[in-house]
Amino acid sequence: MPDRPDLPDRPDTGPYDALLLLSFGGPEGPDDVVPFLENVTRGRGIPHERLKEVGKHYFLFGGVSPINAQNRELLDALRKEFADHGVDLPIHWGNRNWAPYLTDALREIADAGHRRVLVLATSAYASYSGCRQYRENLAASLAVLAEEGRPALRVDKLRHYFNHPGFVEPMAANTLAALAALPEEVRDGARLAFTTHSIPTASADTSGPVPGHGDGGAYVAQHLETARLVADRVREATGRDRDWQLVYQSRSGAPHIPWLEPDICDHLEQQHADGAPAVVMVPIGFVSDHMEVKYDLDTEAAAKAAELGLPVTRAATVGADPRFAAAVRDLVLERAATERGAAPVRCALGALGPSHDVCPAGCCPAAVRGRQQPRPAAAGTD
Ligand SMILES: CC1=C(CCC(=O)O)c2cc3nc(cc4[nH]c(cc5[nH]c(cc1n2)c(C)c5CCC(=O)O)c(CCC(=O)O)c4C)C(CCC(=O)O)=C3C
Ligand SMILES: [Fe+2]
Repeated sequence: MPDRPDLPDRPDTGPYDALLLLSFGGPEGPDDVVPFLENVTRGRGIPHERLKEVGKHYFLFGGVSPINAQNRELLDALRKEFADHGVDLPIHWGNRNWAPYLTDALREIADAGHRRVLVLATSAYASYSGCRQYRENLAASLAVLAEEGRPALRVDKLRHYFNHPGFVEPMAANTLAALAALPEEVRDGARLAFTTHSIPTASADTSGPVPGHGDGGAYVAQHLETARLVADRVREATGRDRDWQLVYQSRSGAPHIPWLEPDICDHLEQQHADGAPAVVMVPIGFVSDHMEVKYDLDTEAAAKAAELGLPVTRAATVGADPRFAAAVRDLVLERAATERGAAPVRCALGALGPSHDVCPAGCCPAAVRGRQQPRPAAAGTD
């Protein structure tokens, strides 16, 4: 993230009195795996076979997902970044699917006397899973607190940061490092495969604000933008124009439902057949090197590449990179200033511009599941 000399030291974070890191959560031991998967898939119609298969991925790593440790590192980096710049805002942490749970985090926040909370979700893009589902989780947890008679919290969510320089620049640096890790003779011709979580095409098409709904929706448009921004930086740094493509991973759900394609493994086969000397996998869809990265890319896709004899490396995600921590500080101060009625600088690279602060009505709807009523969502217009 570029220096922001315009950001004051000891800055005003009002009206907010807490930041909440909101994430997915993951198992921390073998006994956690099945209950974790039950939490993730409750009411989502994922085939039993797929669940057994995904359970195996976790057991291959001792039943431990790296995601919670990575979020603890991110918390440390954020607290250091805030302390170094006089940002006096406590940071709490809660997850959708595993301890520490979101409801407990919100209880902690309320009991500490905080009332206005800003939320950082560990997803940089618009989608039901990465945005509205977290807003639904917030609404459900706030309802529990209200039932318990706790004072009301007001919750806002930080805007999508896929095109923030503090997300793009470390991703580009990590891509250059992954290129450098390839054997020298294949480096110059290596292609870039930007990867993200596949989602049903019906969810992608309706992702983002309603007027932007279209083929692939905001989900695909935002990922293409991040991919292009990273590819531009890699071209500038290496002086070589190389082929790149956005591809998908971690598909679940029933086979007859269309999900975003191509899958990374099919893409590697295609690249090999096409004569690509090497491929760098760049997981722009994720904020840390959690299980979807460690298994789906480093284990499954890496095995496919080995079978093909195709050299591959994988770029690290932003994780707890200080540039990403600085981006969060920037986004927090920006939003606080906006809420106070100021017009702060809103950092964004590329052509899409800074994303909306408040999700408009109809943004990233849940897939229609029978006659089910839409679930209440917090931190947005509906
Ligand atoms: C867009 C998106 C992100 C990125 C944005 C964000 O980060 O939020 C993401 C992240 C993650 N997904 C994760 C794990 C899982 N996702 C599943 C299932 C699903 N993901 C979906 C989408 C996404 N998922 C969807 C549409 C489903 C189908 C069921 C449903 O509609 O909900 C399942 C069920 C089994 C299966 O894989 O089929 C698991 C275990 C973990 C934790 C990894 C760890 O433990 O380290 C993380 C960070
Ligand atoms: Fe997922």
